[in-house]
Amino acid sequence: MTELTSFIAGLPKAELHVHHVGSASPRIVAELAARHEGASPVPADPVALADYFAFRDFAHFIEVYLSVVDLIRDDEDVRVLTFEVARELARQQVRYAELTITPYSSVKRGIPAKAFCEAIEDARRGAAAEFGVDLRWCFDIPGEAGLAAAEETLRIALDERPDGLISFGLGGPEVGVPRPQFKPFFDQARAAGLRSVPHAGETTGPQTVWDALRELGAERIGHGISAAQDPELLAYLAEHRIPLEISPTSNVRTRAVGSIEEHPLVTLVGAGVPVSINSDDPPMFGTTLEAEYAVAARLLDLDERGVAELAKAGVEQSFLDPAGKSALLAEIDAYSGRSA
Ligand SMILES: O=c1[nH]cnc2c1ncn2[C@@H]1O[C@H](CO)[C@@H](O)[C@H]1O
Repeated sequence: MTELTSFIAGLPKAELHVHHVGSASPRIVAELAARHEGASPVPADPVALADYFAFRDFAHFIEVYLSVVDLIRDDEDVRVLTFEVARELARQQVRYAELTITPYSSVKRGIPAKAFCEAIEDARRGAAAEFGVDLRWCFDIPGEAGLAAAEETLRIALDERPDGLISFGLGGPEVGVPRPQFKPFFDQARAAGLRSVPHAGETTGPQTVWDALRELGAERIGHGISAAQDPELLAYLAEHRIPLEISPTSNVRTRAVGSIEEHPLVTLVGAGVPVSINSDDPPMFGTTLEAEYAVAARLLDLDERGVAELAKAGVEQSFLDPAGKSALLAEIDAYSGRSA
């Protein structure tokens, strides 16, 4: 381990963009597969699983993602998955995480919404007590499932309203899934006090990011990397302080970006756009949050101080309450002061 990687490992962090099912480690995938009978294309063996997680393109990634979603059959699976994801976050010194959860996919597969929400809330309480990690939920619409999914996701969010729910999102493919059609659902979610955090500009151009801002009232953008192609958009994001949730390895693994060297992070930061560093679907992309910080440090040529600033930016851009933010920012300062 280099000095910087060990600094990153100990650094208290916030994680703002990480998907629930996409965080299932090989051990959890094997455990889920073993819990139920039935054929699944998802291999339980870690080496075969790594091969299974080699994606030809974004559409293939979504197909594989949904095959892992299929492994989650009942509320106990949801409880185990969520609690184990929290364990891994805590191991990486994540103190606060906004986990993107897709209740629609599980409800459609037969888990009642109420039982689903109780399971994630049980895990949230357990994770706080056992690991000291504070979890919040972003309920996202799986874009490929269209307006029916939007309606159902909104209904679950508003009817169940689990304590940890803070935001409303939109994931999945962007090609053929225009953002503006989801405006009425985001309007209602925002009117009910949920924050707006759609994915946009991951696999399509800057117009999708404009749509997310103008039509969906986006307060942060998932990925948003194609903003780098539009100077006017970069200026807008910088001026209005709209952060982008960046996950460099994800973008390479889904082939949204050709290589890490071609990742637009440097352009985005150079334009003054606020960014946070996140892991997205870490085991599927063969990464961790720590590894993403190391990649960002390399791309942006950061030292310990710069990495600590990046961690603080994540906290500031989060939807944590002011007291929680101050405490976590102070913890980062204390850590980086000690390590300097
Ligand atoms: O990087 C990503 N971009 C978009 N959606 C993603 C990503 N990672 C996981 N999902 C998930 O894909 C599912 C199907 O729409 C959703 O559950 C979404 O949360």
